[in-house]
Amino acid sequence: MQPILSVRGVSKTYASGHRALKTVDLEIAKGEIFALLGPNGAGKTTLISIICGIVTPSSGTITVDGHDAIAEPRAARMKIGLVPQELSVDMFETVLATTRYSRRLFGRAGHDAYIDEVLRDLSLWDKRNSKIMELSGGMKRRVLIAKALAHEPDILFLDEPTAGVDVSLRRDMWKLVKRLREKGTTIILTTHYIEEAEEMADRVGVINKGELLLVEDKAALMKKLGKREMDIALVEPMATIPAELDEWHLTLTDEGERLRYTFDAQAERTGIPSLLRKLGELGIAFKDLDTSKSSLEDIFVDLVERRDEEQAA
Ligand SMILES: Nc1ncnc2c1ncn2[C@@H]1O[C@H](COP(=O)(O)OP(=O)(O)OP(=O)(O)O)[C@@H](O)[C@H]1O
Repeated sequence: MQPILSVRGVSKTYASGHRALKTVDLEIAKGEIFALLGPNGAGKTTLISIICGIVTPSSGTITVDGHDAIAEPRAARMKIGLVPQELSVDMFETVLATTRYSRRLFGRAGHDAYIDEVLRDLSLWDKRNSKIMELSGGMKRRVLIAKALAHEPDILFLDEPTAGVDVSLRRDMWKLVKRLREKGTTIILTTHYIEEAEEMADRVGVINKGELLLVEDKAALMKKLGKREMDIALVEPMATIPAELDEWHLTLTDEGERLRYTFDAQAERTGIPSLLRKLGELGIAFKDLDTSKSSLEDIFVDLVERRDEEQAA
């Protein structure tokens, strides 16, 4: 993988003494969509702010397309467009003027044709002479993206792009992000929404309490999503699983009250009929069967809880 962005050993302790980021290592490939998924306060904005040169890290290095973000902050920042969470625009300006202004801030010359293209791509062209305060919430978000793209960055950061946005707008935003990627922009987004990571990302990173718990291809995560669990509620609790059941790799839960079987829902043979037959042969009676699908949400909750338990131990 040829990384366009490398984050190595980056940590952050704020002046308050709060350790917002433990040691984070992350590489982003050119042209990918990477979703950083985590609950409130996980450290997502802190990490983005460090990469964008807004917050100074306590340790570590960041390289943006070959430029060291600390030694060459301007060159590194030039490669990056940042769409912040908060609306930070002059409400009395027009869409066109504010986007051009963002371009000039980076010392880029006019090149109106590029700005026009960005506004067209974002469906803002018809509104180019409207004042920002006259726009709907969704359109205002598009203006933030236009401003972030105005200086022709290679990497676009979207901090919670759809927080507080309704479902149809969220889908619009997803389409738009995919279109930007088709044009060659590398996209890193933060989100609380697992559905959003599932829908958009090529890879997903899960962050909690300043720690990057997992970075995985979405396809690999989806494979885990294909796993299903069947819980068998037993009439009589069981102390150990009989050897005759070894081939199903069962686990005992609820202090022996339940047997859990994990199977691949997409497989031709799930192994369920043979398992139930074997239970009958062994005289193991059960009162209920319950199947559930493990989702990215389960994986996420499981990861976060496991890590919390480890830390408490
Ligand atoms: N300037 C600051 N000084 C002290 N603590 C801070 C500062 N900025 C953020 N924090 C703390 O660092 C932690 C991580 O915050 P951060 O904003 O990076 O999280 P986040 O994952 O982006 O959360 P959210 O999803 O709510 O935006 C939080 O506990 C936050 O209160």
